[in-house]
Amino acid sequence: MSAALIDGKAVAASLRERIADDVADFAASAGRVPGLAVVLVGDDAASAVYVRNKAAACAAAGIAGHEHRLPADTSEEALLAVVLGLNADPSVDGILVQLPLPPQIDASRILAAISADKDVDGFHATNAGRLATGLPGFVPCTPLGCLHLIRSVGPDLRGAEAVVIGRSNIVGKPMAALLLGADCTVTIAHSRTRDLPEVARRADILVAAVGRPEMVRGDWVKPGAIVIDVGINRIASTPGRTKLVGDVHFAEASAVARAITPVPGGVGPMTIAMLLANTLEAARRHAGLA
Ligand SMILES: Nc1nc(=O)c2c([nH]1)NC[C@@H]1CN(c3ccc(C(=O)N[C@@H](CCC(=O)O)C(=O)O)cc3)C=[N+]21
Ligand SMILES: [Mg+2]
Repeated sequence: MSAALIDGKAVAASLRERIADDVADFAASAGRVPGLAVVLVGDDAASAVYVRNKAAACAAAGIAGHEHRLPADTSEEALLAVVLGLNADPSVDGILVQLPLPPQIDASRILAAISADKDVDGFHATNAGRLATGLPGFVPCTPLGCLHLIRSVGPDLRGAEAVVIGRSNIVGKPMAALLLGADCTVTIAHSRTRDLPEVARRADILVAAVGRPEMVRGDWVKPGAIVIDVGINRIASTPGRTKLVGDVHFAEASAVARAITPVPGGVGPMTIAMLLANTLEAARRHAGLA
């Protein structure tokens, strides 16, 4: 391996310490702590783990976590009522409705109902539009965390060739908008892109967010590139066991790249750190301290 390891866990830990300090300063000025409501519908095991991690991270940062667990058969109207209640609750600065939602619920209707000024996930169309047009708003946590990691190894992004593989509203599109905002030349590639390896090989900064285990091979990576792996795929390893791998074939890519994020310990911990940062920012705005 020749690439430097981008230690997302360590970067996230130091960010979280700074956020905890800033939360304490906020509480001293505002006379209250920031509040984050996390809504989980159903009992998907992986979602339950993320929600627990978010609750622990809030507690460590001094943010009040309000957890709402609803049964898997919750109706869209009932979930909507919960969201509207949180919109109206002044102790709640940020609202996160854990995705995916069960099939009887139209996720886009729920996301549209979250007050844009409490949308710390940055999934509301108003915040997506603000990001697309360069206005201040909430930026989705995963791409925001990726940008931090990229800047930690390559602070000057002007004119760099960036290729984002994946076009989701949650990662690919906002990631491209952030890189464009940093003056990169940005390509969004996806499952219909012709000759994906060739396109990927152009990248000085390669972000993989497709959800396909180890799809990006070593010969897709330009020598010296920065590689950011957003994928979190649980695959079978030795009989009866599973392991987490990214969307990048780590062993191959790390022989070619200049710097690369691991899975786990790369982008995932940054997502949670950015959620705390967005929640603090929401609280500052609500308190008139932004
Ligand atoms: N409304 C909403 N907002 C989200 O931000 C959201 C969501 N729904 N649904 C699910 C995905 C997934 N997600 C992760 C957050 C942290 C890790 C994380 O910390 N991962 C660790 C550990 C992974 C593990 O051990 O399972 C790591 O990569 O090192 C992973 C995944 C947030 N999501
Ligand atoms: Mg201080």
